[in-house]
Amino acid sequence: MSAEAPTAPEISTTIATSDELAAERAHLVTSRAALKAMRERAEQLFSVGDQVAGDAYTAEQLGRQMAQRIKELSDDPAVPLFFGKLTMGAERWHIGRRHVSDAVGEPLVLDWRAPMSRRFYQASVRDPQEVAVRRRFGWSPAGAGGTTALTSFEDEHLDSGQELGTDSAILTAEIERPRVGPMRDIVATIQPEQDELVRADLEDTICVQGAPGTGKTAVGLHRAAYLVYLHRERLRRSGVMIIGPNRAFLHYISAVLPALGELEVSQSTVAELLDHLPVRAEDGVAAATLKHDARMAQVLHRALWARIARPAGPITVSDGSYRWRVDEGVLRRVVDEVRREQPPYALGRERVRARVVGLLQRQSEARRGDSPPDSWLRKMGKVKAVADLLDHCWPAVTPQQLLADLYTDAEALSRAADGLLSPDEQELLHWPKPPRSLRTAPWTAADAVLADEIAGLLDRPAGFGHIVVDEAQDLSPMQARALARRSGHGSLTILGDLAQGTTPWAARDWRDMLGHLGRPDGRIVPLSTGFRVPAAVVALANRLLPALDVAVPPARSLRRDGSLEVTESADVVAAARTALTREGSVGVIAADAAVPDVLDALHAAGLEPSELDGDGRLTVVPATMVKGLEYDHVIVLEPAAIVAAEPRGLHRLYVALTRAVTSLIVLHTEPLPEPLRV
Ligand SMILES: Nc1ncnc2c1ncn2[C@@H]1O[C@H](COP(=O)(O)OP(=O)(O)OP(=O)(O)O)[C@@H](O)[C@H]1O
Repeated sequence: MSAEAPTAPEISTTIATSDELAAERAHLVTSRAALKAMRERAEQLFSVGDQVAGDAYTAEQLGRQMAQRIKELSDDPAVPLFFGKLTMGAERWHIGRRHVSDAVGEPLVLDWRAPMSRRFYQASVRDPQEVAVRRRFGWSPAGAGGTTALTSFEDEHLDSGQELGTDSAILTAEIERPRVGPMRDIVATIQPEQDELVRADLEDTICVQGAPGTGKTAVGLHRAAYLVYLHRERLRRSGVMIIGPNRAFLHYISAVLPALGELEVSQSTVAELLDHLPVRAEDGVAAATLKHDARMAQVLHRALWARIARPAGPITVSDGSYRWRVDEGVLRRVVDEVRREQPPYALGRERVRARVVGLLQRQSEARRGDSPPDSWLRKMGKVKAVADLLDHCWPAVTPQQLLADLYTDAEALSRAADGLLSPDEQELLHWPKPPRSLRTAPWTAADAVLADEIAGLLDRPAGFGHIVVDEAQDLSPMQARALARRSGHGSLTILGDLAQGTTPWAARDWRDMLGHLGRPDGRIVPLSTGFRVPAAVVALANRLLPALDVAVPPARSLRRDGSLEVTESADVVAAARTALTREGSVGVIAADAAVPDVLDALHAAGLEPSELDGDGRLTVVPATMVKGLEYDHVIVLEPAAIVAAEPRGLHRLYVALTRAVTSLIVLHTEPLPEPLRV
């Protein structure tokens, strides 16, 4: 974190005396030396470990863990080693991003996730938790050499009734600092309501509803880091997954967890996770909406289980000079029994095979008087009579095959969809002509979600210990089910804002979404303090809320400093040029179709705009890609065009208007959308 030297807050705080500041700097020097020593010890162990590890696997595991440990112990001079301090009676605890201890194991810096550190975030005058003084440190922004210096501190004497809360100058400086580059961690200034969520138990599924900029993404990422710290071994095995809306967003947040020392958390979009087929076509809105509807889960379940048929006759199997026979009635009982057990479909097929082989085995044992070897059992499982039986009564099927059959065979679809989908809806699913091959079929993105549902009926997918889902309001019921399947016995952190839902299937109610995510009792928690969007800009965006048809609590912005300008002009070049004279990043948000022209105009003016994912100061962002991102200065072009571009265009505009950290300029030549007119 870098923060400017704090200005004096209204509530009196201890003025940093030069002696005290010198003592804190000395502690920093000691801590840095101790961290270096820890790293050297780890490196030494690493080289010794090379020689003592037993087998190759253990050596590799050990090597990986040690290399990871050394990385965790690296000291980035651009990142403050500690940001806070607690005085509790005679004890002093510095709080930082990682644990540092001296040669005899005495802690010099506590990891922000350690139980003791919780008091740094939670102690208050009303509930001081034995904390007499909470100190926050101010650091200079990392300069040219990438080094940050300890410049100041700010104390709250909780023991004499002083509490700054969100009036902390250091918090204010952190919130107001210019944003360039990827998202940064907020460990130094996590607020009590956020901390409650970050430290929720691993077993807890929580769903955070928060207006734009209330720190949902930040909370989700810090919760992941917290859980990995507390349950390292367990979560290393099962894994933690962060799901975001698109690659640009994942790129934007990608630096946060590594900065917190966590390198092993995976990130993915839903589409990347459900990569079952080559997407070659696009559905119309009606077909896509239908495919994302929860009813499809029932249709697919029926279609799959309708493949199971009753055995139509006995089987006989030649085995050397013997012939074994299993009657039709017995076979029927086997199939019925397995069916009643409701295993995953593919497992059911293997169960039927194993039971039929078991019946053959019993006959062989009765005749031969001893148990056949395993190789005999394997052979019997594959003999033609058994294979034919399985292919008839429990046929193997792939997700693609089942879907293609439903899309081409109107009768099969009508049986599976009976009472669930209307004839018109069934027609929406129908392929007019059968594809030449499954590989070249006109698969759509929604088909990948359906294929995943089928894959989940065939076999249980491997799950994660914890999943963080950002922008969850945009998930369809079918996508939510895909995540539910992958969270197995684990838990979820669900982050979103119903007002920012832009997909045709966007959630209108969190309880419904929790149901689809398999956690109907998950805790729904609001976050209401906005850290990004200046109050004047929030006020403008809030005018859209009544038209968005969702019940969400309004946000309270912490930022009084920003500016808002609504101008009748199309001169994006002039607006961008002015914005670039100020400090921080500039984002130009336009309807997707207008982006090429905007880029051309800015290029022609020599302003060197970058497209999304670029690292320049000026970025042109299509409106459909801006979710979750933020820029110091935002220029929103032609709101009416953004609204007109899609059915939930007003929601999209709400997202676009809430990306600004410092200033928002709205440029328009067409009339503004009705709710924005004065
Ligand atoms: N406690 C905090 N201290 C300092 N900055 C914070 C704090 N909480 C959030 N922020 C900052 O506020 C900005 C918005 O946070 P974040 O992106 O997590 O919000 P969000 O609720 O996910 O927003 P959106 O709904 O628009 O995606 C970020 O720059 C983040 O670093």
